[in-house]
Parts: sequence; C-alpha cells; structure tokens
Amino acid sequence: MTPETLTPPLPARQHVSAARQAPIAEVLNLSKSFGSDSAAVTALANVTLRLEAGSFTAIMGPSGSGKSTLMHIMAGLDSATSGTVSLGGTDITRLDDRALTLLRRRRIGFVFRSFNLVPTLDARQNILLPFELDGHTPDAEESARMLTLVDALGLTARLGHRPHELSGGQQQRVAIARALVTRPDLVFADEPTGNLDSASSRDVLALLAAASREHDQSIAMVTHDPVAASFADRIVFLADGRVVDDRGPSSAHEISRLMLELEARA
Ligand SMILES: Nc1ncnc2c1ncn2[C@@H]1O[C@H](COP(=O)(O)OP(=O)(O)OP(=O)(O)O)[C@@H](O)[C@H]1O
Repeated sequence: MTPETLTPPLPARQHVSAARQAPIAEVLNLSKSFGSDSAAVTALANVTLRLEAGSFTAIMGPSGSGKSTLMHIMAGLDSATSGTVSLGGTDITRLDDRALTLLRRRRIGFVFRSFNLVPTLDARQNILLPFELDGHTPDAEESARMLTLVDALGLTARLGHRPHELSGGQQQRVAIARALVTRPDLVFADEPTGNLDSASSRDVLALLAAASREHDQSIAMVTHDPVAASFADRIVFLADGRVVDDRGPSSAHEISRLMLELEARA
C-alpha cells in the first residue's frame, strides 16, 4: 500500500484556520496523587499542556512517568487531585458522571492496544457502535462518511466479518474507523501498535497521521515506541509526573536517545 492509498478521503473540516487558533485540549496545573499520607504516590505534578486542533501528539516517558494517568484524566476516565482539563472549551473537571459519559461518547474517540472490539458484532456494527450507544441512527452524511472511511482503511470487503475473522492490523483499522466516524474533538490512542507486527504498525500510524494532517483530526497517542512517536508532529516527554521535554517532529533515533537518557535518570 502506498501512503496515498492510506489517506482517508474524508471531507475537509470547515473553518480550519479558526479551529487551529484555539487549543482543542488544555491541561492547566494538573496534579494527581493516589493513596494518602506515607503511602501517597504522586502520578502527575503540576502538568500544563495545550494540544492544538488537528495536531498529532505522542506522549512518551519511562514506565511509571504518568502517561496513562494523564490520558485517563484528559479523557474524563479519572478525576484530578487539582488543576483543570478543558476539552473543546469545556472544563471537564467540573462535569458530573452523566455529562462525562456523554462527552466521552460524543467528543472523544479511543483506540486501544488490544483493539477492544465487540466479538459478537461484525466490523460494520463495531464501527457504528458509537452511534448505537448514543441512540442515534446515522444520517445520510454520516453513513457516507462511514463508507469513505471504510474504503480508505481497506475494510470494504471485511464489513461483514467478526473480529476473530480479521487479522490484528484489520481489527485495529476497524477500531480506528470506530474512533473517527463521529469526528470527535480528540482521539486518544493508547499504544495502538503494541499488538501489531511492524508492517501493520506502519499502516496504522500512517492512517492516524493522515487523519490529523489532512482532516484536522486531533490525536493524542501514548506510546513506548520511538518509531510510532516519529509519525507524530509533536512529542511530549513525561518523567516523574512532569513534562520534561516537548518537541516537534523527530526521528525515531533522536526519540530513542532521549528515552534512554530519561530511563537512565528514572
Ligand atoms: N490506581 C492507582 N493506585 C495507586 N498508584 C497508581 C495508580 N495508578 C497509577 N499509579 C501510580 O502512578 C504512577 C504513574 O502511573 P502511570 O500508570 O500513569 O504511568 P505510565 O507512564 O503510564 O506507566 P507505564 O508506561 O508503565 O504504563 C506510578 O507510580 C503508578 O504506580
């Protein structure tokens, strides 16, 4: 497959220049501790981070540096000890559980290492699950969007297949289609290539990069893999719950070097 065939031919977003001016996600002075007193663990210490609309950001750092905690709080899956997180201008730290559930359903997409597809549903039903969960029948535009996405992801002939009938790479492409189909404000990808071989990994990363670059989809990806991070246009490094480096596109070699330095210090 060439990079061109990996590019989802989705309609370009409207008012891209206006969208680019405001951060799609803003984390201000975020701290998170687990436990209390002598058993307390500080997972995040005063993290401030802005993600621009349409950006593809990799979040890296040694084991235990706070990557998952940051992603969980940004996605409204865990609460902050202090600080705020805004998504598309909404302060999610002030929302109740019901509002958070709706926000996750409508404004956030997720791609996980283990694909997390529903085994009893075929690929089409898995992709359309966000609409189903929202009690919403896709309109003509949403159905057309689903079909163009499926075509771009090379899944057209697989729509009637259930997850166990698909390869790992195909399952992850179904998961990406499911994450993109509602055009969420932000897609969180948690080690999306962790279970894939290197050829499927590159396909998946090229698809995520194309969704960001060509269709203004904002993506935040947690990864340990320097090759995966080299597909992003920004790399944020955490160590001991703090942002210790924040840089633009970098080669896998440069990222590897920095990770080794951070791990040696951890
Ligand atoms: N539920 C919890 N209870 C207690 N401590 C926790 C909990 N979740 C995370 N921690 C601690 O918070 C710190 C940050 O953990 P986190 O999982 O965010 O790191 P990570 O960078 O995602 O690690 P990894 O790369 O190994 O997945 C670690 O010291 C961890 O042990």
